[in-house]
Amino acid sequence: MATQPQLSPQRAETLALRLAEQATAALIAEARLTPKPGLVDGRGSGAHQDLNLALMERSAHALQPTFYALALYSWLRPADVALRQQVGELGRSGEAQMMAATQGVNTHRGAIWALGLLVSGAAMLNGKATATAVCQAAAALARLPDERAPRSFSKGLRATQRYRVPGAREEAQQAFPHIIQLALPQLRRSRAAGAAEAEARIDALMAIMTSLSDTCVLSRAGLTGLQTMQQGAQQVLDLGGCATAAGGQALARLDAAMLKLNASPGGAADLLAATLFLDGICLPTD
Ligand SMILES: CC(C)(COP(=O)(O)OP(=O)(O)OC[C@H]1O[C@@H](n2cnc3c(N)ncnc32)[C@H](O)[C@@H]1O)[C@@H](O)C(=O)NCCC(=O)NCCS
Ligand SMILES: Nc1ncnc2c1ncn2[C@@H]1O[C@H](COP(=O)(O)OP(=O)(O)OP(=O)(O)O)[C@@H](O)[C@H]1O
Repeated sequence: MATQPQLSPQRAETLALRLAEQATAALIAEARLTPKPGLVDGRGSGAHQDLNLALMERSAHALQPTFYALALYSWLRPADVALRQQVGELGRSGEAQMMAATQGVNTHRGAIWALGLLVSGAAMLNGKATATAVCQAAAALARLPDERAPRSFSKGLRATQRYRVPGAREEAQQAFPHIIQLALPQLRRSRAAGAAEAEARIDALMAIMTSLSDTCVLSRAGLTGLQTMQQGAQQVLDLGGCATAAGGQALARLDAAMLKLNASPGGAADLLAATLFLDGICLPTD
């Protein structure tokens, strides 16, 4: 009798393990990438009082079982309300594991949301898809209602209402435009122009920062903070990216300006981690 190796449970476990390892690796690569304006990096805590690199790395490792479970449950499943609810439960349990690992500090809430949905999207497509297809599968899930989600207050929600801008939910529901239209193309352009890998990744972060309405920045530094972030990041790219002398100087100015405003682009950092994840796992045809 003919066997179907592609549909075996073993294939699901192997895929889930790979996706979970890559998601955790992407979080660690994002955290270590240096220098990032306002964010935790290899130099220190940026604009944060309660975060540091060791804590970010501990949190990333604590999330690997959550990513594994998300991939396993989502394998070859269609985007429907049942899967949405299961993914929501797993995401919330991941948040609880993060909080336990960090003694109550929010290291990765936004990252669990973005990467969790993308891990699910990749598993729904059996791990063989383009970045655009994975983002669309993730978006189909993010658009579905999760009736079991608690209606709780959050800083992100308050910022989206006060400033009438899209936040983390909308970015996912719109199939991650900042990754597909800005970060991945910039990563590839900077690599092709001869930038070192770390420089190309910083340029990809800049590309996200030119346009994201990052609710972390809005909550801490209002519209002034957001404008400083967007214009400063655009300047780095206009000067040829951080690999050029002038681009590197603009990056240092942006870092100083963000620290002065106590602003940290945590949402942009989440989307950079998600970009690195997709860059590592997806078929390279878009
Ligand atoms: C959607 C989430 C992120 C809550 O978002 P909300 O805007 O209400 O609040 P909160 O301030 O707690 O977190 C927002 C975080 O998103 C990131 N972020 C900020 N702005 C943006 C943006 N424009 N785009 C993307 N991410 C952003 C930042 O890291 C920020 O800290 C999430 O915590 C959630 O509701 N999870 C529910 C569990 C679930 O369904 N999970 C499924 C996938 S695992
Ligand atoms: N390298 C990084 N440095 C800082 N934040 C990051 C980094 N990478 C991702 N983030 C994201 O930034 C968010 C943390 O932001 P923030 O500290 O503003 O949250 P908060 O605890 O809700 O607010 P606050 O610290 O203002 O009380 C996390 O959800 C995380 O996903």
